[in-house]
Amino acid sequence: MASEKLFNEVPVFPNDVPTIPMSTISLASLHLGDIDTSQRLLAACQELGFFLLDLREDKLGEMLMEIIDQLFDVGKEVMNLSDVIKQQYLHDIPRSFLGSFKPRGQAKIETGAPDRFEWFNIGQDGLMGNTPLQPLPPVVCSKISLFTSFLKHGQDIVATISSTLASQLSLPPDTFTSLQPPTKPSGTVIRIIKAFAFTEPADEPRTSMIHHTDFGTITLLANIVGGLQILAPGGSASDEDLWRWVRPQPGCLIVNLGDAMVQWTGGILRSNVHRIRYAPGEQRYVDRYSLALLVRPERDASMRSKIGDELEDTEDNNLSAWEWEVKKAMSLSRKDAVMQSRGGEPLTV
Ligand SMILES: O=C(O)CCC(=O)C(=O)O
Ligand SMILES: [Fe+2]
Repeated sequence: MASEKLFNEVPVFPNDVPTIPMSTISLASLHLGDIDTSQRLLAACQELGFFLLDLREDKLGEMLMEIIDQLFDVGKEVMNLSDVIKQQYLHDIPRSFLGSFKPRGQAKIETGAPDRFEWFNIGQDGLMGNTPLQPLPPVVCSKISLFTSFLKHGQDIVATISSTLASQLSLPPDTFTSLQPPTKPSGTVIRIIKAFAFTEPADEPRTSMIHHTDFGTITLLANIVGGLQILAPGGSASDEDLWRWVRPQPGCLIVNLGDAMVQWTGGILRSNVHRIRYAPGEQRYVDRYSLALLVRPERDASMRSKIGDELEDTEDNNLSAWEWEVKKAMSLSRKDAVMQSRGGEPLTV
């Protein structure tokens, strides 16, 4: 996450809203192979599917924090480009995943009202040279090495988390890392999100990005302004009393697991439902920027579970990551999939 400096530039996160308690995992301790930290990591990934990763006092972590601070500045510039420029780089799903911008209001929130955010996605494949670089606005081209550094450092951290989890689950340490190498084509993206400040008196505090689980393996998220909410495990998304705020912490990334980790672990690891709400308290009056690395399996990775039902011939067990993602996206667009948290089943191996 961003350093303390960027937190001092925005209104403080209020103390009178219900927040979710989250484990803080030290990256330095993970790098040292500390047993207690590794066990706490597994517990957090089973129980909530979210944790804070403390980057401080770790060489890689400190470098990443520096890059994130710089990317927040670039991110503001990118998200405040004129609509005329953004129109030239619109994402064009399903015809192509190569575009960059999603305009405000294109998706809906739970009430059917338009969303309140824009995003900009830049694919790992172009940055790593797996495919040609997607068309990008000049301000992004001039900072391409910063995006690539964020990607590479972020992927190193994802590899550390993945191998620690595999070892804790008594699997070979490379079980998950071998299925998501950055050098192979995948849907992995860096994402900048702008959720708009509350401006119109007629507007009401509401959802900016609808509740969802992430498709992929692991998401690294840098937040400064609040607004991210997590559904209490086991709860129903329509029960407003069960939503808890995440309090962003200087020096810490918010990390969450996606559905692919649930599938590979036969439901032991958890991917939890989350959403972006208006930022709480005085924070609602500022535009909220966030930065994420959303890691997906390589396109051809097998989605066969590594634990439990690996021998079963279930449909998902026989799919490649690409086929599995298309199936999920189609079921979401048909609205026959209920958006719910997955995983968190007891470990019996
Ligand atoms: O910006 C955030 O805090 C969350 C974004 C998110 O959940 C996503 O892009 O999947
Ligand atoms: Fe998400």
